[in-house]
Amino acid sequence: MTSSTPPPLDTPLTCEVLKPLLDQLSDGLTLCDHDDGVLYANHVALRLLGSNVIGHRLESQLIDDQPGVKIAIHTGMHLDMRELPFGLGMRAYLFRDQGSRISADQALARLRGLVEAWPDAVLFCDANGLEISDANRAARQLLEDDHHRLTRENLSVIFCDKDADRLQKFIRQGLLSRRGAVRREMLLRNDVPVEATLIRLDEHQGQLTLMAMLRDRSHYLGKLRAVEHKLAKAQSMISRDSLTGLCNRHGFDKALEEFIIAGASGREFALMIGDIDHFKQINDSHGHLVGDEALHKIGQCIRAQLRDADLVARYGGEEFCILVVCGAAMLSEIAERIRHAVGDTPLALDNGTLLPVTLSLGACMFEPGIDGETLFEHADDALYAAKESGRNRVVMFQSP
Ligand SMILES: Nc1nc2c(ncn2[C@@H]2O[C@H](COP(=O)(O)OP(=O)(O)OP(=O)(O)O)[C@@H](O)[C@H]2O)c(=O)[nH]1
Repeated sequence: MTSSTPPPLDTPLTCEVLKPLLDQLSDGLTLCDHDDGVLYANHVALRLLGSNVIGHRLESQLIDDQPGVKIAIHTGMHLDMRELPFGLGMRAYLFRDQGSRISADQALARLRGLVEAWPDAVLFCDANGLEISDANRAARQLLEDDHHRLTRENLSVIFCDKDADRLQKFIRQGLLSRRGAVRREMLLRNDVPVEATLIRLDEHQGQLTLMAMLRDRSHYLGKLRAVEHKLAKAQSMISRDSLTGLCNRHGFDKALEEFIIAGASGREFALMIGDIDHFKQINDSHGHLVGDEALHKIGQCIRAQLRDADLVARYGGEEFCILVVCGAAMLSEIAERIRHAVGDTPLALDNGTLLPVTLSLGACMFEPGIDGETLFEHADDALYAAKESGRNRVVMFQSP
């Protein structure tokens, strides 16, 4: 390298051969004099360093960042800077934008690859006509689109149309939303439940795009249903008597509260308490297991005399509480039906024995204004009277 004045760059050689060549470079290149005054900068260098770099000393255009990396004062870009051997009494410097190591095309290709491989379904559509322009692999799988018919379909037809108003509202909100995404639980046309997210993408060349992301929720909902099922089972076990399969005392107390609320709104119902007569003798003569079997069979027999809306509970021991939806005129008839069903035919035990049993019942109509405890006391008083007056009978509570 010589310290003499470098040849001007507008000689025929540099104009006709060197400059066009240097302008083809994808990196920025500057040619400087021995004092690093910029004599020439190719197109890329002008973009990276700023258009007025020629005539200035390079060091006045750059500040140090890390070793080998400079920041261009005018453009703020972070640049890799390298000196090249050049000759002709000049110094050559190569600049490369740190942030643009991949081209826009490469970036787009990467983005497309990412969307295609994304585990959630992604669809793009034109925001005006809602025509789908692109759908990734997960979208084609989720919507069972083996023949690539999804593109050109309308976005709204991929959803189940049971609730068209809700769907239209959702899409409208997606189009209007300027602050990120709108999200709803939706059902697809093939009945797959999804969490749908709509994102309005910025206008590109005057065109507004709507992006829909669909996350399959069937797995999640399946698990949720299994948990709900287990919970319901556990709940029912809490309220059920294991010996008879009927409601237990806990279940009865809850049901009574509900009957009282319905009664206050005008629903007629009654409470009966049935108690097996001389049950102790059954246990004593046949054993506890036979006693258990008898309790189970009597419980089923009582249940069979009633409708679905009625409730039978084993309240404790050999005592059954029965909530019957009926008016006063029917109460006695229903109570007698139960008494006859239990007492008229001996119980056929599993060991072949025929076991005669009878049932005493006390019954009381619900009257608006009385609470569950009072209703229970009244029915219990009537039961006591049935036992006292000889058993195997029905006694109606009479208000004093
Ligand atoms: N096998 C069996 N017996 C039970 C169960 N719960 C309570 N008992 C029995 O039921 C009997 C109830 O006897 P008591 O209260 O004297 O009444 P009862 O013999 O039916 O006489 P009355 O009700 O006056 O007609 C007792 O012997 C209890 O042990 C049970 O789950 N299984």
